[in-house]
Amino acid sequence: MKIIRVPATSANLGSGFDVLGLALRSAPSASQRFGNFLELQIKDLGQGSLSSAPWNCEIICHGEGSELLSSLVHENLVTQVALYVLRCHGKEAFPSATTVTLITAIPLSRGLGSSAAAIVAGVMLGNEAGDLGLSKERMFDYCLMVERHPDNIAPALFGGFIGAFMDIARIEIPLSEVLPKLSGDTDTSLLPIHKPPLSIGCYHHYRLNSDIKAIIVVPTFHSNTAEARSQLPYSYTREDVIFNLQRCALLPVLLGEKPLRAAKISEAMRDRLHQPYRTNLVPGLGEVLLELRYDKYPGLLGTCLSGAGPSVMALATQNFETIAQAIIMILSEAQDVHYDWQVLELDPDGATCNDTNQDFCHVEESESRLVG
Ligand SMILES: Nc1ncnc2c1ncn2[C@@H]1O[C@H](COP(=O)(O)OP(=O)(O)O)[C@@H](O)[C@H]1O
Ligand SMILES: N[C@@H](CCOP(=O)(O)O)C(=O)O
Repeated sequence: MKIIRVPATSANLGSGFDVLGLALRSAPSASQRFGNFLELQIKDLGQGSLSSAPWNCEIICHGEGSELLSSLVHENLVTQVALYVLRCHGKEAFPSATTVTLITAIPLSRGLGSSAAAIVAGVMLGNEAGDLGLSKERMFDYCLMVERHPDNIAPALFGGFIGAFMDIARIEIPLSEVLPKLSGDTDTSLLPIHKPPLSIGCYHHYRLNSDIKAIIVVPTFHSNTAEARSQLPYSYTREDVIFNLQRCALLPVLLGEKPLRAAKISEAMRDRLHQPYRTNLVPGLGEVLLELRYDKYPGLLGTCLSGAGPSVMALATQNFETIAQAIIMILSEAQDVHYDWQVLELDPDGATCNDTNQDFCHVEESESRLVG
């Protein structure tokens, strides 16, 4: 059996809209209230008997929000992406009798990169199923053909604190052509295939001061990234663009310094390109950004929306519980829903794929491992 694991991510960090992202994992000894990685357990790649399942693959979904995910191979994002990768290599199906157990532990549609994790996992699954031997660099190209946000994809795949951009190759090819809508009996061999050009993405790992932890506050409600992007204007004033560029250029350097300069970091995380337009989707966000000031909370470096929201992230070096509770208090006053929080740290490894001799983890065991 093989196990693919992909971490949660938090994109943007305020001013780094569509550029910066962190891969996240549980901090030791921090209590775990929600999961922070996606796991695929893959059985019988090519060793099973002939399968009657469409594309030779069965998918079983478990974990938080799994009832929202399709168990049909041609509809589930992970297997759709894997099929895309296989088709790019002349293979129209999985090896016979492949079973994929998918454990979603990253809260869905909360700004923690669940879709990026699904895409990265799908590319790795295609790589394993087709025995393709793709490097992570090449997998990055495949991921970017499906997802236009390198700020989530790059940290999910490579781990760490990353800045990334992509060229326009993917943007010119609509997603509907990369991942065409399939039905159970579509003859995929008749469909066009858009293999990614080489090196369509570029990324850089920054150093993150190891004292920095991410406090993530997650509300119960969902916010779809596409909808959160539709709130954004098509054009911006020169002042607003300059405001973000200046801060985004310095933020990665400031976050790697020792000692950390909280005043500068908190200023460098300020944003005018996306957060102001998303406050209506996250009641209380505006107040959090104004009131959670580094000079009121020792250890606090800055606050921002995590990805497209609705989760909120604070970067801090101490006082995690106080800071989390202060954020929750403000958000709850604006909207009376439940908020979970936890302290995460940088995941340096990103996506991994390992062989294991163990048979399937029992899902209950696995889930309790994930959600604590
Ligand atoms: N493990 C998964 N398997 C299949 N699809 C997934 C998985 N995780 C996320 N997705 C897809 O991604 C969508 C959420 O993506 P999005 O709105 O971008 O939110 P997020 O901020 O969590 O990435 C889900 O509704 C689902 O369609
Ligand atoms: N830069 C993107 C990031 C979306 O992240 P997600 O985790 O919410 O999918 C954006 O801000 O739209």
